[in-house]
Amino acid sequence: MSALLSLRNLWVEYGDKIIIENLSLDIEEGAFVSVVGPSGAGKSSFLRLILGQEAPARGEIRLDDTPLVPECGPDRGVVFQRYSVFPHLSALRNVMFGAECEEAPFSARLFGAARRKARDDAAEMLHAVGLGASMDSYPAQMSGGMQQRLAIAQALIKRPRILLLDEPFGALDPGIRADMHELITRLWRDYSLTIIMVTHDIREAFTLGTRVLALDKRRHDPHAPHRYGATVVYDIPLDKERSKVVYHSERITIDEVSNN
Ligand SMILES: Nc1ncnc2c1ncn2[C@@H]1O[C@H](COP(=O)(O)OP(=O)(O)OP(=O)(O)O)[C@@H](O)[C@H]1O
Repeated sequence: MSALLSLRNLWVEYGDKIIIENLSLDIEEGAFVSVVGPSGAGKSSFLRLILGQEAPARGEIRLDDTPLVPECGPDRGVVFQRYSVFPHLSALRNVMFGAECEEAPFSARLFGAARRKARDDAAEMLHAVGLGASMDSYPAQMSGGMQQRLAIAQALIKRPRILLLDEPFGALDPGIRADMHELITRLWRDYSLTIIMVTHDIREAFTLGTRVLALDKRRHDPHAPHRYGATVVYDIPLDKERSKVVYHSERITIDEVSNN
């Protein structure tokens, strides 16, 4: 069986800066892939490639064995660290907006049965992310965690198969993060998602993921920092034992885990 996503010999370059260099990997359907790496390694660029927001300078991405066109499609949803919700719309309207744009691209307004269906679907999704009691609230009336739940509902309403998360919980307090971890694990299972999540938190990477990818440069030129790009330096399949070691460690590095 071929992989859901297949990345072959990818290069990302901005002008004369090489950001990602010769990256190849396959991602199976249903995986929860955590992506870690130093700041500036190209983790967000990597997500933008899969989202279709950017085309690689060289190389190929295949989705279901078909070349990925460089444009965002309904099969891929994304949630960023900072809230991407519309401040002037209620929670319900924020989630309905996706369906309205898709079905009525010029007016973004639906009527009659189509509107009722969009409203019911949005309400169901808000319940699924724990915002059933806040459908009429506006983002300014919601906590950071609630706004991230709303952003997740907005992404999931289009029923993507792949959910891309760019440090989704990075701005949240630890207690709220734990709740969000539970939520995302549940949604991953309930909606049979494939998740690719960038995080700076190694513990989060290992406790949520079924696989951890570390992006970094293999070679450095001290006189020309962008001469070489990052690639996958570690690709660690996770089992419960490995995740437990990381969960119970005060401080741990990716080198220590991969040697474990
Ligand atoms: N559109 C762009 N034009 C030029 N350079 C860019 C562009 N987008 C990103 N870069 C550069 O590419 C490099 C990688 O950026 P990217 O945001 O992908 O890294 P990152 O690993 O996600 O970083 P962080 O962990 O700090 O968020 C950085 O040096 C950044 O300045």
